[in-house]
Amino acid sequence: MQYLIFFDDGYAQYVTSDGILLICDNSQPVWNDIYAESHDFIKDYINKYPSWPMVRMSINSMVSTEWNGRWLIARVKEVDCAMAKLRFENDGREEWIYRGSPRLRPIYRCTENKETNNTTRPRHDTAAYKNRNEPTVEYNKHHINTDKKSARKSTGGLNNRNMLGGSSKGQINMEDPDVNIEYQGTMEKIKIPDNVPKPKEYVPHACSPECEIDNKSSQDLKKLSPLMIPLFLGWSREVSRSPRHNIAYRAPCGVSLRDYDELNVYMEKINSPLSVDSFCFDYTVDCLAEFKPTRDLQCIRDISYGKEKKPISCVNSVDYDPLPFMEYTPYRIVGDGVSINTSDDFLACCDCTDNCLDKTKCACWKLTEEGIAFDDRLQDENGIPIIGYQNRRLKEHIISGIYECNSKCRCKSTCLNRVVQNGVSFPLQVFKTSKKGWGIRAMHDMPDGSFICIYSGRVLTDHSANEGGKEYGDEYLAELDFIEINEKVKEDYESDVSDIEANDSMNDEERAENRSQTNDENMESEPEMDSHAGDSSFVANVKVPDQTRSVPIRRTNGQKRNLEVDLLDFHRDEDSITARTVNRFNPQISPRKKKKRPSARTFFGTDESVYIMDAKSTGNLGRYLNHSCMPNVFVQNVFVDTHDIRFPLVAFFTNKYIRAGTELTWDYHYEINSVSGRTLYCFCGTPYCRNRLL
Ligand SMILES: C[S@@+](CC[C@H](N)C(=O)[O-])C[C@H]1O[C@@H](n2cnc3c(N)ncnc32)[C@H](O)[C@@H]1O
Repeated sequence: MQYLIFFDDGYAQYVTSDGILLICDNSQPVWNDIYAESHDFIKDYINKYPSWPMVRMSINSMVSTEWNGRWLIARVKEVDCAMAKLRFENDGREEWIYRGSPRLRPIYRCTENKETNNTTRPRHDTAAYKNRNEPTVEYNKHHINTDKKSARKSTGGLNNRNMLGGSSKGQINMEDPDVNIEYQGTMEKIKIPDNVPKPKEYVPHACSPECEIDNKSSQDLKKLSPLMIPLFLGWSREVSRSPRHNIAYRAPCGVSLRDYDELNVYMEKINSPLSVDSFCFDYTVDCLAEFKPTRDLQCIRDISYGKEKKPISCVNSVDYDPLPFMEYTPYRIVGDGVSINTSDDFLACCDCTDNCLDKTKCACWKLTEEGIAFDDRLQDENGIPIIGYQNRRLKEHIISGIYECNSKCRCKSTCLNRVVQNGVSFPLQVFKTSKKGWGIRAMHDMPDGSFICIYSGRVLTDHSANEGGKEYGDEYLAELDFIEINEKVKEDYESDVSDIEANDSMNDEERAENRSQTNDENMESEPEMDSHAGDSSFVANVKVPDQTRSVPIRRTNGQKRNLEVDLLDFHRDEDSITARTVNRFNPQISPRKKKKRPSARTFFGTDESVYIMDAKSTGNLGRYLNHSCMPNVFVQNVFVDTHDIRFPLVAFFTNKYIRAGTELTWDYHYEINSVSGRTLYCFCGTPYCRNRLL
């Protein structure tokens, strides 16, 4: 029972119905009644109502907010529906602000993007960059009811109670009959065959290649999860009885290995063909679990027909629709007008003989390390920088890309810096969902940081992708925007640093002067009082900074004066006070003068543009990964067969431990409103759903 009111002088506030008065008429258009400082915001807001984005905020999170023409860091103190109370870190000033105000940088960026983006397809961002600590922006879905076309499309979509997908809390109970049928199933335990020998009783010995036993052909292991393979080869995985549930592996020769370091040394000694990613020391991961869907109305054993190392099965538990045809390719295909040089001669390489265990000596690890100079997050819990894979798993997204060892390197196939090039290692399943088309799920438990697959298809030029997209649809297009994303990261890094430096370098006196200057500026720029602004009978109970500050106020006779007032008590003061400092919804930011650096793309030719991966008619399982606002998969650019920065492989990794049966989803990072006339609602069903994909 409260209304969100935008006041004509740049403030927003909730007001209950007894504070609302009907008016006879308003100016046409109504934004003509608004002070110039907020005119554009109100106009834009009304034109787009109710589809206006808001910043999702949680207490104590930080948001870059405009104040006096500069972006400053503010901390969220309180959130009240669409309003948030922010505290500016530089001077402690507090302000209630509308969460959709363009003075919040994430909203400002949406507006910026809208102006600069002229693509005709959704940006399916394969380098997946998000500014550090940047809060997310959400859209509301309510206008489905007001938009006839959308209402028809989405009537069933709003009831998404059971669609938990891959959210972290969304480890759904697959046996719950209330869960949508496509997610229902049982968890079975794979049995280790009786003929697999148990590890020997340990007797002291020097481990050597003799310690490895070979009792199975590789064919028998093909359908298994990599975590099952050692258990089928005479290893055992033991849980300690201590409350910490430590995991240790016992090798066939009886040696017990308690962590990855011990394991890596042992594998080198026995020259094992097994790689370290067949092992997992995380107690929560059940290496023998397998998901079985409750119902399969349609079933394919392997949609890759042997082209992947592991079978990619397909089931439809929802209806009898078959999987639409697509030519399966585990590799990228070079389209017309595109040339990728994959000759060895253009690859840097290493000469390691220790499986690239020592990262400081490996030339390929160093290539990865060179790129992370702009990424100060990448440290482990001991403050040691993370450089790419850790035991063949990836725990952090590396924006500047990963350079794997390649065909020219001296290291073996079990090297710790070879992951994506080994192909799919976990058996996965394509399955029909009720609201998102086909999706992918894990059939077995997958540890945090596991490689899933790449996004392969036909590499097209920007021009042919646009032409094809218009004709055949654009939902399987992905931009190879590694160059653009990295250049943006560097630019943002520099601008973030300069904001903070500008802030920090001001001393108290300068800050005070800055504040008083602002007040003077406000006075000078304050427009003449409109007749309605002089109505002394209405003084709003505005949530404003609870500090005593010097503000220019206006008296009914129209004279400007500077008075010390407690703004919280503002509405209780004498009748004569009728107006407050004019605030603004639109930020005062003058467009940043960007340092003009030529894009690396221009070095490849004058009409070079971003290349596109199109998985519409030719592709792999990567095309079935649906979007989620709370994804359990992230995308990583990886260089294997070429170091040409225009053509990274687009690889997917899990960002958490994934239980068998869970849908795998990534965040498409589409830009909402980037394609005019297209709205796509999101049915990821997670608690942090932004409601829209496009
Ligand atoms: C790359 S495809 C994903 C595979 C697709 N579901 C299929 O059946 O082939 C992207 C399309 O899937 C659908 N989709 C993916 N995630 C979705 C979500 N969270 N909500 C609604 N639709 C989604 C949308 O139609 C989108 O254009």
